[in-house]
Amino acid sequence: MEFAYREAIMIEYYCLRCLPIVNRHREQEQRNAEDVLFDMFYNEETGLISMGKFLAALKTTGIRRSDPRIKELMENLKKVHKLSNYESGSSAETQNLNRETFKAVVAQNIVLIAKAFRQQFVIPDFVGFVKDVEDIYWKCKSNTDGKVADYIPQLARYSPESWGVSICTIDGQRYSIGDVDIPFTLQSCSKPLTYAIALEKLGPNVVHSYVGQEPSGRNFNELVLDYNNKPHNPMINAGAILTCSLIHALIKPEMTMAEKFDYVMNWFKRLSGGDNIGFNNAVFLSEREAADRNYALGFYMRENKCYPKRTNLKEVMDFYFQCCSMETTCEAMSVIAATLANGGICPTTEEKIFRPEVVRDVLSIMHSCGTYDYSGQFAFKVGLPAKSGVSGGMMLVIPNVMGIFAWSPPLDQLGNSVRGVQFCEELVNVFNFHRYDNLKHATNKKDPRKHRYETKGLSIVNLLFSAASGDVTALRRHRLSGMDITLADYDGRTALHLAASEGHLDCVRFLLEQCHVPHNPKDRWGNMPVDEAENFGHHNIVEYLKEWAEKAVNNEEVATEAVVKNTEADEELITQDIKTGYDRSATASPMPSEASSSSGPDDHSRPGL
Ligand SMILES: NC(=O)CC[C@H](N)C(=O)O
Repeated sequence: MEFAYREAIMIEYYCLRCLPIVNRHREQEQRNAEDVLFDMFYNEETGLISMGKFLAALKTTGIRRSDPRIKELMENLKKVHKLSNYESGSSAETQNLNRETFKAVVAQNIVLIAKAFRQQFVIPDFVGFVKDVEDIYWKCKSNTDGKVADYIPQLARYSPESWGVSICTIDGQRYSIGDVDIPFTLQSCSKPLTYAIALEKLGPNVVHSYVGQEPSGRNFNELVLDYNNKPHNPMINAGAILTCSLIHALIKPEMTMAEKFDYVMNWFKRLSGGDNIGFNNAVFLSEREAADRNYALGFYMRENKCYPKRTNLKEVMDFYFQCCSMETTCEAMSVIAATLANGGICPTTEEKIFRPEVVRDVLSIMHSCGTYDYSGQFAFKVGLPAKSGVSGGMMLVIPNVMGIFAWSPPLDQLGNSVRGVQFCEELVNVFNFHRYDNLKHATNKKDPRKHRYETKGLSIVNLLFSAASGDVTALRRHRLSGMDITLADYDGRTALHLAASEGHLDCVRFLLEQCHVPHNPKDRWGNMPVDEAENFGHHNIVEYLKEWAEKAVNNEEVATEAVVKNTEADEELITQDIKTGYDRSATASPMPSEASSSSGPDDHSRPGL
């Protein structure tokens, strides 16, 4: 009850405070987002915008020209280029456009583009983030440990030098470095995907009546079942063969083998946003030839009645080898990983592929069983769901943030890509991506994400609320948590303003004596705390503040006017308000002046109110 009341007051306080700002925003922003973008990039001399420059700036936010979400923009550019017979030398993507043409060209994709330039993606400073990733990439490249798998000749032929990393965030920001276009077979990285299909279609109860959820603590192809006579989990060979039998016998029993192959490949393609998923027939044939252990597992499970009725084991085994032999690239796999990071919705196509509950289950098993016998250590050191494969792939999912795929063929003793594991470990040393990194207090790691509910925004509301209601204990807590007590809201109102105007002498004293906040900040109307106390008739506070000011002058401690900090987080709340009841004109808040500015993660651009 108390909480609801307090929330209500906070909301009312904020709404009242924000209302004029929101209105002003709307009045001032009759110009739409397209105009603001044009103003950001156009050349004052020619009055034209260089599309080359514009697209380059868009790329710094992580949006590529090939992104399906800006397909219309790219097509419009081609149309305009064709129609206007542009001067030779300029291509569709480098032509210069006037304001009206530019607006027409970008209009269909303006929501995404505006989001990009307002730094509203999950990784706002994408340039800064990928710079660190690049450093980690080069560090891992020099690691020459490990041995390329050679149980079949097609894998043995891969170069130990190959090393690529691709990233796709849940907002579809893309980055790739190294050998990201060389095709390789999925191998065990197909296991979480077939498991997800089974979960999506059958639900966890059915699936887990056939396969467990425990790490086996044994080799990935160990001839062993759990105490229920089930394979331990879907990430090891026995469990994956069993998952294939579920798709085969329970989900699509009526399909021919060829149709089942197409069925699974189609899922993989959709997960990758329509990217190129191929099939390597030579690998498939070799896998089938060199599969004594896998056949042994298959028969052992049949002996133990692990499969659903009507299972054709020979077909199931072929189906399993086919799934392992699907061919892909780092690039495509990073989108698949991002789809898992995004609760089953592909970030580039925005197609819903799996239900969020399915993805949660898949990630849970990846977390505990995804890297063979290294799973326990990986969960400890990296603290993120991952899946490795014998071809050198390492799929890493940072839930609600991004998917990463690292590929390098040399494997360690346990069968994980040496560079892949190193990359994951280095990554969480730099960024606070480990599941149990504390996001609020751990300061030794970088946090590149934008948090949807920025704690800073809420804490200033809390801080001001505490001061206004005379809660010294709460103020003390804010101070203990390391918060900047001099923070001001959009109107330049500080905790001291509010404590003074509400007549809370104990708060005023605490703020000045313990927190050493400046005694004379001016709000946007030029009022200082002492003026507030005077206006509201709190004479004891007026007296105290005047004495303090005299002392301050005498001590020459505070000579200059305090600097009032308008927090960006404050503005962010306002921007969120504006965006409620979203429409084109409502999205039209101003853009940062520099699209490519690589500010820090907390340094969100100020809307130019
Ligand atoms: N570790 C793996 O990637 C295993 C896949 C491999 N094709 C096998 O079944 O043996």
